Order: sequence, then C-alpha cells, then structure tokens
Amino acid sequence: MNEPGKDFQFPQGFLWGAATAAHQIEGSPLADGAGPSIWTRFAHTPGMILNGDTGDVACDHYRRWQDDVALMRELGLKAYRFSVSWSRILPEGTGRVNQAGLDFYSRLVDALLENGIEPLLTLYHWDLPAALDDRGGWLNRDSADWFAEYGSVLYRALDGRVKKWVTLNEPWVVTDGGYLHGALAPGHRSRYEAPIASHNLMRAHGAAVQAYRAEGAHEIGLVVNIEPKYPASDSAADAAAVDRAHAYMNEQYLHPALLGRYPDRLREIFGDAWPQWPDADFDLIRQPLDFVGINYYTRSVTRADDSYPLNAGAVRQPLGTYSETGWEVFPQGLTDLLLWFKNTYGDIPVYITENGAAFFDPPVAEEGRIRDPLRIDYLRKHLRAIHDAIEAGVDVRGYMVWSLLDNLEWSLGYSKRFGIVHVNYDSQQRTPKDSALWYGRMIASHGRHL
Ligand SMILES: OC[C@@H]1[C@@H](O)[C@H](O)[C@@H](O)c2nc(CNc3ccccc3)cn21
Repeated sequence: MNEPGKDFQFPQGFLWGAATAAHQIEGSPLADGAGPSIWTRFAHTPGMILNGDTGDVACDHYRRWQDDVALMRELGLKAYRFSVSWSRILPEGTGRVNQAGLDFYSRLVDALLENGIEPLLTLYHWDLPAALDDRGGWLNRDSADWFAEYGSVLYRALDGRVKKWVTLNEPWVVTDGGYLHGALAPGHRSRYEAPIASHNLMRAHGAAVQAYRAEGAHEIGLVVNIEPKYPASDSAADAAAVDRAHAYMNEQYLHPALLGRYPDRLREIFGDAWPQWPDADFDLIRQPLDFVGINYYTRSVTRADDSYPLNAGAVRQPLGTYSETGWEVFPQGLTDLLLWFKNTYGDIPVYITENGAAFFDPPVAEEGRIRDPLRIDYLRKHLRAIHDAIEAGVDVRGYMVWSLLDNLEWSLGYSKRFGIVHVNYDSQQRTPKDSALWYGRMIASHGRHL
C-alpha cells in the first residue's frame, strides 16, 4: 500500500503524458476546407451547451499548436494523446480527402517527435462529420465502412510516425450521452436507437482494427471509460443494481471487444429494445488488440432505485470528497478496476488514457502561479493507486493526465477546468498550474518521489 516516503518504481518505459481531444481544444472547426461535425452543429443549436459556448475558438490550438508542443516539451511530457477531427480529413465523411487537414496533423506529429514526445492518436473522440449524421450516423450499419475508410487514410499518411493508435474514445459516453439521454451530440433520446448506435460503434472499431492490420505496422487499441460500482448496502436489490450498472457501463464494450459477446444483463436491461445481433458481427468486433486504454475518474456507490434508468442510482457519500463535476475522488477505485480488468480479460497491456479532475482553480497570482493543491493531491493518489495495481501484477504501461489544457467540457462549455495548464480564453495565454510543474518533476524522477 502507500507507505509514506515509499520509493515508487514504475516499470521501465512507462509512458508519462497528457491528453486532449480535437473539438475541445482546436477551434477553427471549418478552417482550410474542413467540414462541420455533429459538435459544430450541436454547439450552434440554442440551449445545447451551457452559456451558449461553442468550439469555434476553444484553445485556438489549430493555430497555436507549435507553442503548445513547446509547452509540452518544457513541462517534460514524454507522450501526448490527441484526437483527429474526422471532418478535417474527410469533409463529407467519406470520399474526398482534404489535404490541408492531413497536413495539420502531419505537422503536429512531426513537431511532437522532434521534441521527444510520443504521439498517441485517437481516431474518434465524438466529433462525427455532420454529413455522415445526415446519412444516419452511427445508426447506419455502413458506419463501420465509413470509419475503416477514414482510419485507412490516416494509417497511410501517419503510421510509422504514429505508433500507438486508438479507434474510439469511450463508446459508452457516445451512446449514453448522444443517443439515450441526449445530453451530447447528436442529442437523440431513444432506448431503441442507443443499442443500435452502440453496436455499430463497436462494429466500426473492429473494422478499423482490421484495416489497421492491413495497412499499419504498430499498435492499436480501444479506449473505454469504466467506473467501479460498489453496493450501497448488502441487500440483494442493491447487489442486482450493481450488476446492472456494471454490465451497462463496464462490460458493454469490453465484453464484445475482448470476448466476442455482450453481457447477458444487457438484454434484461433493454428488453424489447435489444436487437438480435448477427453472429458475424461479433467476429468483426472482436479483433486482437495491442492494448486497452482506460479512462478513470471516479467510482459509483450504487443502490436499487426505480427513479433512475436501469433501476440503479448513485449514492452521494457524506464523507466523500467531490470535484467540480460532482464526481467522488476515490483512488482505490482505480486499483480495484485494474484488478477486475486483469482478472476478467487477462494480461492485455493497459494505458490509463485519461485521469484527472476539475477543481475550482484560483486566478493567476501576481507571481504568475496558479495554486491547485487539490489537483496535485488527486493525481498523486491516483498514480499511487496505479502503482498498487502494477505491484499486484497488472500490466499498466502509461498514464495520460486529463487534460493538458483547460478546454471545452462538451455540454458544460468552459465552466469546468481539467487542465494542468490554465487557459485564459480571452487572451489565449497559457499558464502552467502548480500541478503541471509537479507533474513534470514527477516525470523527471520517473515517479520515484510520488
Ligand atoms: O469530463 C472530462 C473528460 C472529457 O473532457 C473527455 O473528453 C472525455 O473523454 C471524458 N470521459 C470522461 C469519463 N466519463 C464520463 C462520464 C459521464 C459523462 C461524460 C464522461 C471524462 N472525460
């Protein structure tokens, strides 16, 4: 466990980095021939995003990318996880390639490599081309072919310089937020559409991995958000609620990707809205992966409660510590879920591809400092939790803090700051927070003085 003053030894080659996503930081969504995405549309639909915020400017990274790479270098990052905007590459989603879009990411990758920073590229971080949404989007079974075509364009252009690829970021959030509850683009609310979109996302994942095996020569994986579920009591009803919530969030994507089948509970959960899937779909979805990315933020203490979907509701912990997004700070949950992952799916290499928290950060102090002790404490405790899992035999190969920069928090606009670097959205001034300086020192010591 975490004895004070313990000397932490992370594995040789452990990859220390930070993560972002295209729509959250780039701005300039329609520059240089890019097509609109569903998030460009969603943000310009009144009432969809807090305060009417949009990604039109964001962190202006599309224009400031060279300075941002220099900042990553100054902080001492060894890796950078970013996503590509599909509609910059294929403005209509398929067919015509926009060379200017490819050139942007090619230059970014070259700059990262020149600065000793390994790129981890996410193909899809929620920003589907609007032109494909007009053709049914993830509800259209052709989406698997669209996604494989998009991936192949990038594999041919960047593979070799990019050696770690991710197909999808968090299919659970895309489905739950974009098709069941409607809080995220494209804003659908249907228990019938959600399983279809979810299944096609996983078919698309499989098709993109298959295409990579034909075009690429390095590593590819899937990124999921998983959240350990703990029963609020020892009642049978709460245990059943935990099973439903666990199957719905944690097993719904890893089971088909790694085991070639869905958890049985999903048919119970969706009832008549759960289609009969063709067996061949699971041969497509289940492709050998080089790694799985896990995004961890919090846990959920769960009870049976029929006022919630799934008849499973989260119970706030009276003695818990919570971040600005209302997520409990619970590092032990990361150790627990890594052990669950290993015991359920075996020794597949794991990267923590997102971990972080939004706290209320004070304004930039006179001396230019931004004191964010809560974030330092959060990161330290979660890295120690990862170290515990590694000591217990889980093959964790790297850690990407969410996020490099304060950025557009989707429907919450710019109201939540996850960055280790503060962004003044008026001036676009970047100011490393104390957490960024701490993280850089931690990387330099390879975690020893965690
Ligand atoms: O919310 C923080 C980040 C977000 O900015 C990233 O784009 C996304 O990959 C991300 N995923 C989670 C994990 N969970 C989650 C749960 C419910 C709604 C949204 C995200 C947190 N985050």
